[in-house]
Amino acid sequence: MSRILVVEDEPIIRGEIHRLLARHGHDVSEAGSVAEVAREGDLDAFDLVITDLRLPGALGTDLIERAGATPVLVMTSYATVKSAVEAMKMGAADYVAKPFNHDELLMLVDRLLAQGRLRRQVAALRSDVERSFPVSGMIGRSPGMQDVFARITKVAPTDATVLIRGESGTGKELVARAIHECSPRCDAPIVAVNCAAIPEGLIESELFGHEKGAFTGAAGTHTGLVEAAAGGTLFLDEIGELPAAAQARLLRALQEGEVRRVGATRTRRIDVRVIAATHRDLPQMVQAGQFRQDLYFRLRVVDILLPPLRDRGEDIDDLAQHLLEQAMRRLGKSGLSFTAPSLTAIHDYHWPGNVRELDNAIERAVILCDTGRITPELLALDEPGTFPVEGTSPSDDASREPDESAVRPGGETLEDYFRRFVLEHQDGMSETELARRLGISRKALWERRARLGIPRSRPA
Ligand SMILES: Nc1ncnc2c1ncn2[C@@H]1O[C@H](COP(=O)(O)OP(=O)(O)OP(=O)(O)O)[C@@H](O)[C@H]1O
Repeated sequence: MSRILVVEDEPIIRGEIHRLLARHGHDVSEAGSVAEVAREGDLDAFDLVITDLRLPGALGTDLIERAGATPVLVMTSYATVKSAVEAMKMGAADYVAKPFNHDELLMLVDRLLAQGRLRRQVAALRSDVERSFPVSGMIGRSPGMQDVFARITKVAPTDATVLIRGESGTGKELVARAIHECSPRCDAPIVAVNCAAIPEGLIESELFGHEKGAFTGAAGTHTGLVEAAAGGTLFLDEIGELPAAAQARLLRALQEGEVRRVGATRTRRIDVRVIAATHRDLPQMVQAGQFRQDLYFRLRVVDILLPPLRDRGEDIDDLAQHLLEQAMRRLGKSGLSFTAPSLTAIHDYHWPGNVRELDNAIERAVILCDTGRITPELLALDEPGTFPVEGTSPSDDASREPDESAVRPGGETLEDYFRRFVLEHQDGMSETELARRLGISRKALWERRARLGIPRSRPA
């Protein structure tokens, strides 16, 4: 049922319209003038306002602004059709000339109500998208992801070089594409290069191109990927794997804005924005002499750090639902949902492979599911501790998701190890880091603390 306000000073006409609309299932209110409308309160509460143009006191068009998003249909006599057109210019949704027949009015009302519903749906969708990010399918309400989105928004319109860091599968490529899509370069290509996938001997010529005869096998000239991205964005994934010679060439290209093909004598100007990503600890690689410090500084003009999935709190529910819907669409299925135990399993698992692992687990479950209910068995999450969490030393790996009964080398049970680790490190680490180092979720850390009676240290 739609709520409609009829503003008309002629009681007979007003009553007739009221009865007509009420017969068609609408909830109708009446007013005889603009002044009387004030009694009806907020016009947002109505789905449609139908008003006569000429009213005692003020014109019906005075209601247009007050109605805000609610459409206003203006009624006018033949003699004033010109002023009805004026009303349209002022923002009226439509007008109807008096005398009108019932069908004509009903058709108009139905159309305006349908348009209003559509507008509300679009507004709801837009706010949904804004809640995540205005780039297709990027989910994240957690503070860490909101920070990432804020950075994308700030950096996208500029030409600044961006370094995206984060564990495998945290969405680094998605962020790079989001920056490109929101940048003035969005109509030009984004060229994505996985530096780890190109054999070391070929990487320079792949990136920068080569001249005929530059090396054995260089039968013709070859345009490099940097040049192929001209006008657009070059996304260098796994930048930590770039060999030293290519690092030097890339640094020159970034500093000078020019590239020199392998075997060429002259340089070419390039207009490319560079975004790089890595799951490696680049500062540590710089210290170990494996990555050029000057290139590192040149790349990280803006730094974006993607939090691991296990640190994104409730985002995991939104993501699981989003990825389930995507997988159903891809695989032509519908109506599948998670059981409560599978949602708990998703929450408790530590997701070493992050969003990609979640996506794969859900896809597998959707393929295998015959009952409409996604159970933990269908998700088939790896035994906790099978894979180490990135950024921890191999000796830490044994501590992932402790099986309390297991005895570690040296006779210490995992329970003892857990207690000792927490007590030793809790003053110097946040709960998030503590949980991450132990390879468990923050919720699991909290539960295990409670079970083992380990107090949290008081803040100083
Ligand atoms: N915030 C997110 N919302 C929705 N989907 C996401 C999000 N983050 C990642 N994904 C999805 O997870 C998968 C992995 O993302 P992506 O390839 O961007 O990760 P990555 O960090 O670049 O991985 P790698 O380090 O292995 O290259 C993709 O399918 C991507 O669409």
